Amino acid sequence: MSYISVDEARALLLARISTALRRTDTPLNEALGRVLADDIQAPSDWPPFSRAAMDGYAFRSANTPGTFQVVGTLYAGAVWTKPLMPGEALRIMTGAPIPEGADTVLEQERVTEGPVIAVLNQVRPGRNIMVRGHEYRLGDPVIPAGTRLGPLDVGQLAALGIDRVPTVLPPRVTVLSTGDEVASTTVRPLKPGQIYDANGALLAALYAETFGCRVRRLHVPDQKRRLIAALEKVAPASDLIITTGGVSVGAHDYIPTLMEDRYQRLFWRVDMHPGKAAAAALVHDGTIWLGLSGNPGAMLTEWYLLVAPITAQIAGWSWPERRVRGRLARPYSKPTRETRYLKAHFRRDPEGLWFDLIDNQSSDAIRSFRDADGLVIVPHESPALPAETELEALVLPFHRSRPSVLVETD
Ligand SMILES: Nc1nc2c(c(=O)[nH]1)N[C@H]1C(S)=C(S)[C@@H](COP(=O)(O)OP(=O)(O)OC[C@H]3O[C@@H](n4cnc5c(N)ncnc54)[C@H](O)[C@@H]3O)O[C@H]1N2
Ligand code: MOO
Repeated sequence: MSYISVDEARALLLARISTALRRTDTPLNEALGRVLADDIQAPSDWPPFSRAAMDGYAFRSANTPGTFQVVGTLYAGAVWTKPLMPGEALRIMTGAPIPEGADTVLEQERVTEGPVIAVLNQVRPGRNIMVRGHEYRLGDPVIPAGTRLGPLDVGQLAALGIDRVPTVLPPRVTVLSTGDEVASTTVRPLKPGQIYDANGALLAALYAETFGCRVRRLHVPDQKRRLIAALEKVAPASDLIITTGGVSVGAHDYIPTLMEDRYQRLFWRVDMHPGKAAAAALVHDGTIWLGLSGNPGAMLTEWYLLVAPITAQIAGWSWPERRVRGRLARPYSKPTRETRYLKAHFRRDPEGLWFDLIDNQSSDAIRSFRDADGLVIVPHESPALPAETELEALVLPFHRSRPSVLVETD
């Protein structure tokens, strides 16, 4: 049985993705989680005018100490049009523009209020003034292209009055959960032999969390003609079609041959365990079809190693794969044919980073992934490994399931 490496499989997929990003113009209130398609520059100075940082009195610092005639009151949102003369002060509220002729603001707590105020000490220029352009000058870079917009970016853009942003169209992903035994979580009770569709929900959640997009989900029974019909229906509106199940060598596992006979198969079988049955093909004019394993643990490994990086490329960013080196805390007794990706806790002590392998590595388990910090990589053709063997591991992003809030149980 021949395998291609994970790197080769990725390269075959990446080569099929157009580097020309599909761009769109997105209203700011829908931009959270989108990837910026162009650099954003400040369209004006920010703040756009120098303004009072405190409620108090604006005047000329050169005339301090001294007394000032209060000539009026300026609220935020209004403008004082006459220049202030020496010896004049303006009562000013936080956020109101500094009038011409004033260069400082003294908090109201520091003077006795009245028609004339006495300022007893020297006041430095610029006190309590938020100067025009202190954060951005017109044309300054604000957010670079390729940034996935977070809440602070959205707030920043709003501050600058940017109401629409150029973004990359999110990937259009369709998930087809295949298998006669696979049932929707609404089915109750399950018939003997049935199993709930974990993969569809898992993939939908991974896409929502990672790429901020909704996937389309369908269930397809183990009938070739039903799968073909589903593929051809969804392909025109999909960048990626992900099927789960049916990629192994069972009597119903017709996906690899269907990929070869009817579509342009890119690969079948990758040097990774779990997940070695992964397959990929092109459907019609360029939709990529990824055939992932039915076992959720294998499917997740394939998603992290192959699918997430290529989805990121479609979405306009590069997948941040983090690797660390550490040592096995205990021996690993299985000789390895394909490269293994073993779920592990990471633990640091004064001697360095240790990998504690999780006992249950079964490829149908989601729980072991939920407990893991990362995947320890055992290279192919490795013999049994003694404790303290140094290995590399992939750090799993974002999802280790641990309580993050205290829940009262009594
Ligand atoms: N003779 C051989 N048998 C198998 C081999 C092999 O090399 N020779 N490979 C094994 C490996 S490794 C895996 S992994 C599986 C891959 O099987 P498929 O990808 O073809 O998937 P299925 O057979 O359809 O399902 C496997 C397993 O997963 C359950 N499943 C399917 N879909 C879902 C879903 N949406 N949610 C939850 N669970 C699902 C399904 O009921 C099966 O139990 O093949 C081995 N066999
Ligand atoms: O695809 Mo299977 O999970 O390699 O174990």
